[in-house]
Amino acid sequence: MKASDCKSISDVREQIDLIDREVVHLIARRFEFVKKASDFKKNTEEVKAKERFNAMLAERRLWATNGGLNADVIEKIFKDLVQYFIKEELKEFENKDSIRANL
Ligand SMILES: C=C(O[C@@H]1C=C(C(=O)O)C=C[C@H]1O)C(=O)O
Repeated sequence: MKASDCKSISDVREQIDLIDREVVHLIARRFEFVKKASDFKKNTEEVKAKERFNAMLAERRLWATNGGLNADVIEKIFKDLVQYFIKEELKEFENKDSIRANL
């Protein structure tokens, strides 16, 4: 449904809820890839991948601007999200590391 097809506020909210549910589902799917990334890393610096982190934020700023969104706001969302994921990836990496150490 397009925004212009909405006939009431409940139509609007129904679509917003659907979209947000998809967004959360996509974030959960993204999380699976982030955890997998730890398989290809040798140390915690590689897990944090500062260069990739900065390059990603710059790219998402461009995507935001191209989509008519505020680049600072979108960057902040991704910064918070990726910082959360880095913590989770570090946990994943350390778990695998301790399994490797006990082999
Ligand atoms: C997934 C990676 O590891 C970390 C998490 C990232 C993310 O959530 O997109 C990006 C870079 C790293 O900070 C990666 O190196 O690609």
